[in-house]
Formats: sequence, structure tokens, C-alpha cells
Amino acid sequence: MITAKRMPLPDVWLLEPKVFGDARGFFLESYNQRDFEAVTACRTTFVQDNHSRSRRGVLRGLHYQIQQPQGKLIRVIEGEIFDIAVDLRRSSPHFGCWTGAVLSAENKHQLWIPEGFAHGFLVLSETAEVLYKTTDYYAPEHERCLAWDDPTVGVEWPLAGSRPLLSAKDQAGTVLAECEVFD
Ligand SMILES: Cc1cn([C@H]2C[C@H](O)[C@@H](COP(=O)(O)OP(=O)(O)O[C@H]3O[C@@H](C)C(=O)[C@@H](O)[C@H]3O)O2)c(=O)[nH]c1=O
Repeated sequence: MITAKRMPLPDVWLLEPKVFGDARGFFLESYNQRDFEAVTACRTTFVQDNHSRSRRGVLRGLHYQIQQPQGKLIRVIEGEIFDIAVDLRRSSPHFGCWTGAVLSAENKHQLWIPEGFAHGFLVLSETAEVLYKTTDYYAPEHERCLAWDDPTVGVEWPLAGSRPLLSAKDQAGTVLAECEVFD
């Protein structure tokens, strides 16, 4: 059972699984295909599950695959992140716009980001473990990186003036005007 909230960018959904708490702890369905398809109206097959751990201030992104694009269903099992999506579909009225949500082990929320978007996150807690399902396989030759700080996209990262910790690849991200994008 999940509750779904449409995000300001159409096609991106915030999913709130029902949490059954009792004296032992809690139980939730972290993924249920029938419920997922019912609330998002997306028919998808997930083929890969990813798991990463990062420390405070790490920013991963903004990543997408120009071929073999990946829809991603993201959740956090330890800590807290600010998770964001950027619409890279040129035909979309929201091309270049972003939306984001805080996902945490505590709120147990999930973000569904369909194909055609770039994805990234900033770690807000001491450490964070992030799990996500993807609708296509990792294809490094098709991987692209939109610059996390492109002012034309203008993601409002909750950085409070500090610099994020980035991989070399993410330090060399491409501004939107020079990115390969989707039709
Ligand atoms: C993403 C990925 C990486 N790898 C390997 C490649 C590399 O040696 C190591 C670390 O890769 P990266 O630095 O690209 O990891 P990371 O920066 O965490 O990349 C991820 O960022 C988030 C924001 C996403 O949306 C993901 O799709 C993915 O792009 O893991 C795989 O084997 N399979 C994968 O699916």
C-alpha cells in the first residue's frame, strides 16, 4: 500500500509506503509492482538494484544515460538526502526544470523519476545509504553528467554555503546548454 503525491514536475512522484509499526519494529512493502503501476500509471520492469553509501556533504549527480535511459525508484535506509530530478526532455514544457524531496530512513519516502530525467542527491546526514531500482542496465558509454551547479537549472541545494564533495566525473559536469538531451 502506497500513497502517491505528484511532484511539481509532472511524471515525478513522491511515494509514501504504508508503515506497519508494532512492538518489534516496523514492516513495509518497499516495492509492489501492482501498487506502483496503479499510482504512477507507468508500466515498468526494473532490472537492476543499486546501493550506495556516502558521507555528509557528498553530492552525486546529475546523472542520466542518453541511450538505455533509466527510470529510477529511490529510497534511503540510513540517514537523509536531498534527492532531485531535472527534466531533460526537450519537448517537455518543463525542460530544464528541477524538483526535489528529502528522503530519509525516518520518513521512508521514495522518489520515482522516469526516463528522460537527470538524477542526483546531496547527503544531509553524517552518512546515508541509498537504494534504487532502475529500469535499464548501467551503460557507462551512454552515461552523461549535467553540472550540479548549472545556474540555468538553478537547483537550490541545501548546502548553507559549504562546497559539496564530488567525484572527478561530477566536477566535470556539462552545462545544460551543451548537454545531449532527450527528444
Ligand atoms: C552507477 C554504476 C556504477 N558502477 C561502478 C562504476 C564505478 O567504478 C563505481 C562508481 O560509479 P559512479 O561514480 O558513477 O557512482 P555514482 O556517482 O553513485 O553514480 C550514480 O549516481 C546517482 C546519482 C545515479 O542516479 C545513478 O544512476 C548513478 O549514476 O561503480 C557500476 O558498476 N554499476 C552502476 O550501475
